[in-house]
Amino acid sequence: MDVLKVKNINKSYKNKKSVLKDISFEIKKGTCMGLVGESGCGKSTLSKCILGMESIDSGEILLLHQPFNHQSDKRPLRRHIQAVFQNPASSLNPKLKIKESLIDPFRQFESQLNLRHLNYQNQNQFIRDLLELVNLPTKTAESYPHELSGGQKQRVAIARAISIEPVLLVLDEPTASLDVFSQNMLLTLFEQLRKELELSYLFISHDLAAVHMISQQIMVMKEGSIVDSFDKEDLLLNSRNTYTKELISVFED
Ligand SMILES: Nc1ncnc2c1ncn2[C@@H]1O[C@H](COP(=O)(O)OP(=O)(O)OP(=O)(O)O)[C@@H](O)[C@H]1O
Repeated sequence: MDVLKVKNINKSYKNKKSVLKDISFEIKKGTCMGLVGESGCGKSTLSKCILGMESIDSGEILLLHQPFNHQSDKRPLRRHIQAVFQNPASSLNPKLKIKESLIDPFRQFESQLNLRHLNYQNQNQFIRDLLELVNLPTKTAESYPHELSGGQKQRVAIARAISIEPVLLVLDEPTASLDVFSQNMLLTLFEQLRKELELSYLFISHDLAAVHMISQQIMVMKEGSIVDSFDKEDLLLNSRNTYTKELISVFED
């Protein structure tokens, strides 16, 4: 079953040339779709359109087979799509303890939730379970964001995003601000959570190696167009687009 279907979308910003050009793809339940491309090619614009944060000029975005875009009423579907961005500090309120940030999405969507993997009995236990899922110690609950490292903050942001069991997580350069060691730990965590919670991801990065590590399918974007898309196993086939081959040569260096 596809959780997200993007059909022929186009987008331009005011007074600008086309930023997204006839983009189409699907993401199947429980899989990771990687999107790779150089800076400025339109990756973040695409993620914002999918999250309903930016309008599209034409085309269609379907989340769980229902229209989901800037103009549609997003409330009934909002809990099914969550995001983790590059800068974890921006998604955590500096004045709130981690436990308060963690429980916030659950409280917001409580009446619509029918959790299948997580189990809510009481707030303290729920927070402990979430922290354990992202491999953080229980005592993290009492900390403030400034007391945590970048990698720890990103784990909290991930715990927040998965706390309401969305079907799709948009991961927009989630490891870009971290050192290589923390990056690898997070990629492993994403892989583990995808399997445990049957999550689907759109994983956006300029780093082909990271995309290749956790994606089942990969799309390559250049100047607003998807120029290549393939199964992970087919990355090194000779039939790859010339631009993909250029990215691979950087990846192999
Ligand atoms: N709010 C905006 N208004 C006008 N132009 C924008 C806006 N946001 C992005 N752009 C332009 O759209 C193009 C695509 O930008 P976008 O941020 O989507 O690329 P990206 O691939 O995510 O880049 P990066 O990897 O550097 O984040 C760029 O030319 C950028 O200058």
